[in-house]
This record gives sequence, structure tokens and C-alpha cells, in this order.
Amino acid sequence: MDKEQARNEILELRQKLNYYNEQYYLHENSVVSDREFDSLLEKLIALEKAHPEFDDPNSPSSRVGGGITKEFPTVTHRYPMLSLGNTYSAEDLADFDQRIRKTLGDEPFEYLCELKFDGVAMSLRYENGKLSAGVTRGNGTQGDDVTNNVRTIRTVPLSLSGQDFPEDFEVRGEVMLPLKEFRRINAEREDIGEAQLANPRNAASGTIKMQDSKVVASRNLDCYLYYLLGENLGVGNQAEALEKMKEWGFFVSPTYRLCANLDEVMEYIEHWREGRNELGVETDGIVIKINDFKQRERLGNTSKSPRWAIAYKYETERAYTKLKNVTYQVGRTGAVTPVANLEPVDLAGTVVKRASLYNANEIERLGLRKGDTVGVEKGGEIIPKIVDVATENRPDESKSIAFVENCPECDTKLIRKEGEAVHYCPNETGCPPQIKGKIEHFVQRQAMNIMSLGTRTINALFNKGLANNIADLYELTYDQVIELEGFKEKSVNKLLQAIEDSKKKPFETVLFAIGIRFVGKTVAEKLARHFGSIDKIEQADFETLIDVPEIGEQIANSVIEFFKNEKSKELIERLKSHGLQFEVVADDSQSPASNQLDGLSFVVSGVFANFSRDGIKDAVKAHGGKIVSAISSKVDYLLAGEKIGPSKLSKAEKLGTKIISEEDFAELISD
Ligand SMILES: NC(=O)c1ccc[n+]([C@@H]2O[C@H](COP(=O)([O-])OP(=O)(O)OC[C@H]3O[C@@H](n4cnc5c(N)ncnc54)[C@H](O)[C@@H]3O)[C@@H](O)[C@H]2O)c1
Ligand SMILES: [Zn+2]
Repeated sequence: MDKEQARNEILELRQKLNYYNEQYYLHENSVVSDREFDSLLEKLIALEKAHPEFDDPNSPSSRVGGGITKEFPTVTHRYPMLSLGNTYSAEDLADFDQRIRKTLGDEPFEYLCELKFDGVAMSLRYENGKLSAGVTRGNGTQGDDVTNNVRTIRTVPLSLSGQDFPEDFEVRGEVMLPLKEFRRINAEREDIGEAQLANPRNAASGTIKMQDSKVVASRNLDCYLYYLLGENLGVGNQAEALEKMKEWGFFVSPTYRLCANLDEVMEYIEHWREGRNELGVETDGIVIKINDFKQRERLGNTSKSPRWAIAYKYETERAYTKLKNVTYQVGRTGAVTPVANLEPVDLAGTVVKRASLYNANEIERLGLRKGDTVGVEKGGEIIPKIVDVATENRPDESKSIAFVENCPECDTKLIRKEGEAVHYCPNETGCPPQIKGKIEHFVQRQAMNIMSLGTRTINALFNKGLANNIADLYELTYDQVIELEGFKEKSVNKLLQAIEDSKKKPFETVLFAIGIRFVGKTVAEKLARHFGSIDKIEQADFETLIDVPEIGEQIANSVIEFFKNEKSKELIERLKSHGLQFEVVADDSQSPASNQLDGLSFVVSGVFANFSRDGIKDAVKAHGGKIVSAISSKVDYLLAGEKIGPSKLSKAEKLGTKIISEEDFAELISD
């Protein structure tokens, strides 16, 4: 390769990797697999080494990938948060071992091996035993202050146990979404027709950067700690540090091990190759660290990673098999999901017969054809996914897969809205899986809690023509139910009683249960609290809806569409006639804290030190104030946080709107 070629390739690789980094860290989107990313980076490093004349301190090979957002206050790290060098091969580990020996000479040393947890790096600062800050890695030098969100993680102690912790120190670790939670959230999202979270890592990363801490809390994140930093720590090596951290109340995974040499490290790697699949959280390798802190200091860091540690990553197991055909599933919300049916094949200990295809875009992206040989991998999802198509084995006459045009269940022509990846069957009230799915959604524990109505009974009721929608449930009689298989007097009465009891469920629960697409539990609570009744929600226009905190365009449109449909209105009228709750019942605990802000309107913008954006809006309302979204001559105050948009500020200045800070606001509502 001549110089010019090398330069072009280096520039091209840098550009690509920068783009992947930006997508990965700022948009929670993996454009390519981690393996692919790592190979490209390895290639870049090799080229840069051969051509030092093209060195650039800004190259993705020498910078920590990631960045800071405008959504949170920016914090400068006291000690930079670095990345780790990584490898997939035992030879590279031997090289690493050699480099260590070169610096340390004949001096004895130990390795400490830990699992490499696949989440988001997090720095936690403790002052006088209390959590004082939680900051993301960001670009390594500066990160986002997400303390309010970190406080919701149960495994992060808000105050420490024991006595001997330093006055001011830092711990670092990984915020992760346990697989069980990841699956639960995806099941819930599927239930309301929302797109699936791609993988636990991206989900954890997206969650920790949410504006609403209540939503973060509902996601049950975990935090595993593995790093202690500060002055006068009272420990001299990693093993002692981990023990201390445990004593102080941090969650430290018990999976670490001291290793005397590389052979023991290799044993550790083999031990966890399969074992890590049982942990309930995702890991993507192991981290090998020098145990002793003084030796670490002598080894030092590069601009991107410590020289005293390296990550060994496991190759994801992949199996190749034949695609038999693609079938389609119709969900409760009418979303049609393609499923790949495969020749059974062994993959990481289980037999795989099916793989997710998500939507038509995915089929197109893969360029899938009938009879193709496909590579499947397992991630956090239970159903594996297709990651590769081996085109070299493709028969000449093979045909590409055309997405079905009509609903496989009711033959209605499918629709696909502009900008959406998913095809829908629009026959909401006549398509069997949609009808049954809506009833299942309605009766679930989190909704109306009519738990004796299981899938089998719903099927039977539907087949007999007794349940074609949720309102029909309230017209079921004893004589009808006793006819069903498996029902006796007692169970019939129990079911009818549960149906009767459901009429007492509060409005917010009913609103969730009626199954408006994208209206999950939290959104239903917000809408119910904000509007107070179904009639007010029905009357709200798009602007009014998106003014409600956390209600985005997608939800607003879906709500509007729901009420445009005559059949939805009919359904609600019937449910009302059966006595279900369609209004918030006045509750004293929700009355305003004061009426100091009565008649005053506020625009809230920017980030705040002591409130989330939602929290400060709630505070305005709790004191009788009104929140509006845009500055106009009618607005009394612009409540300005850090990083407020310049256009809002200049508009407020032009109109003479009073601009107040968080502190001014606190004063306004004090006493
Ligand atoms: N698919 C994509 O498009 C894409 C894009 C960018 C990055 N990535 C992936 O991310 C990697 C780069 O991310 P990175 O810089 O965070 O490196 P990394 O994730 O490979 O390793 C460093 C991180 O490991 C984490 N870690 C987990 N367990 C640890 C332990 N026991 N001790 C110390 N650290 C531990 C820490 O958060 C640390 O920041 C790439 O190698 C690639 O795999 C993928
Ligand atoms: Zn249909």
C-alpha cells in the first residue's frame, strides 16, 4: 500500500468509526456489531502504527468514544474516565503480559480478573458517606450529571455503611439493565405497540439519560461497581478495594478472581465462557487488571486506556442454518411481525428454530431470500436474530422475500404509515388476534386485574361470539360462563365478581386498559392526572396534548386517532354505561401545596440543579401556576435553567418576560 492509499484508508476509517461512535453513544444505536466495530478499530490502529506521519490526537484510536448531551449539567471528571484496550485473542494477551514484564522487570505481580459487564460506565461521588453525584463517562474528560436518575437505582447506596470510608471519594462501575427487566420492558412495550428496545446495553444507556426520574425508577436498573478512586483510600490493591467497597454497601460482583499468571487467567476466561450466560446480566468478556496500585502507577495510561489492564472479549457464538420460510404474527395492536422459520440448529446450548425479523426494513437490510443460509446469534432477547446471510451458497433462481400484503389472520390489506417501519392490519375490531389481544391487555394484572380470564377462556368466549370487545365482558351472564369448559359454580362466580370489582379501578387504570396504542401505564397516569377525565382528553387537540410533559407527537397522534374512530367512542359509551371510572376522583392529597402562583403562567426551559424538568413543572403546578410551552406576551415568567436555548431567551427579552433562575423560583414559592 502506498502512502496516499494508506492516508485515504486511515481517513476513511476514522470517519466511519466517528460516525459509529456518535450513533452508539449519543443515539443508542448500533449501526454495526461490536465485533465489526472492533475489527475496524484494530485495522485503524495497525495502519496508524505503520504510518505515524498521519497521527492525529483526535483519532478514534486515541480518544474515548462518547460525548456529552445538552440535557444535563456538564461535570468535569476529577480523574479522566478511560476506555480499555481490547482483544479477542490469547496471543494478544501474551503480548500484554510481555509488556507488563518489560516495565516491572523481575518484580512479582498478580492479575485480578473481573467479568466485563456490558452496560454504561458510571462515576459515583460520595462526600461524607452520602452520594453527591452520578456522572456518565461522556467524552472521558466531561460527562453528564445524571444524579437524580442514579438515585433511583436500588443497588446504589445513598449513604454508606461502616465508618472508615474517605471523606470524599469516587467509585466507578457499570449501570446495567438485568435481562429479566429488559424482557419485561419489551413485553410491556409490545403490549402497547411500541418499538422494541434493541439490547440491554443500549436500553441502559438510554434510560440513564431520561428526563423523568420516575420512568428511570420503573426500569429497575442495577449498578455493579469495580473501581475505587481518591486520596487516602486505605487500600493498596484491587482485591482490597473490592472488599472495602462491599463493606461500604456497594454491589460488587463476587465473580472476580486473583490470578498468579497468564495460565490462571486463561482458566478464568474458559470458566466464564459458558458460565456468564447464567448471570442474568450481559457480559461481553473479562477485564484483566494488575492488582497492585503502585505497579499500576508505574505502568501508567495512554490517552485512551490504562496500560495496566486489558479486556478480553468473547466471540459471540454464531450458527449457520437454512431459512425455511417467513411467517407473520399479528399482535394486539395490529402490528405484523415477520418471523424466520429455520432448519433446527444448535446455538450456545439450545436448539434454535426461529429468529426475529422485526419488520420489512430488516428483511430488506439483510437482503433475505427464500432458501438462504443464514447466521444466527443470541443477544439479550430470547429469540435469536439473523446477523448474516451467506450469499455464496445461494441458489441462482432464489427469490427475494416479499412482505405479505394482506393480514394473514383476516385478509384485510395491510397499511404502513409514513416514516414507520411496521406494517399494521387496520381491522382493529374484526381481526381475531387483535380482538383477543385487546381483551388480554384489558384484563391483565396491571390493568383491570380480571386474572381468572386466561388466554384459553378468552379464546373460548371469542369462539362462541360472547366476547368481541372489552365491553362485552360486562354483559357476560352466569349461564353463559358455566357452559365453558373447566368452569364450575365457584369459578364462574369468582370471574363475575372480578369483572364487577374492576368497575372500581381508577380512571388512569381504565385509560391504560382500553388499549390506545403507545399509551402505557405511565403515559395513562400522566394524561389522567393532567386532564382529569376522558371527555377532556377527547377534546384536547394536538398542541394541548404535546404540552403535557413526556407526551410526544407519536402519543398525541395516536390519542387523536383513537377518538376519531366512531367505534372507540361507542365502546367508551358502553363502558361508561356499565359504570367504569372515566374521571379522576378528587383526592385531597393531590390538592395544591399553595396558591402562591395562582394566575401566573410559566415557560420552563433548560436543565436544573435540584429538579428534573418534569419535577420543576410539577412544582409550578403544585403552587397553582400554569405551564405553557412557548413564550408569548401572555407569559409571566421564563424559568431558565442551565443550557437554555438562545432563541427562547432572546424572545423573552424582546417581549419583556421576566426571566428567573431556579433560585429565584425557590424564593417565589418559599413560605
Ligand atoms: N456497535 C457499534 O456501533 C459500536 C460503536 C461504538 C462502540 N462500540 C463498542 O463499544 C466499545 C468501546 O466502548 P468503550 O470505550 O466503553 O470500551 P469497552 O466497553 O470495550 O471497555 C471499557 C468499558 O468497560 C466497562 N467495564 C465493564 N466491566 C468492567 C470492569 N470489570 N472493569 C473495568 N471496566 C469495565 C467500563 O464501562 C469501561 O468504560 C467498542 O469496543 C465496541 O465493542 C460499538
Ligand atoms: Zn387482520
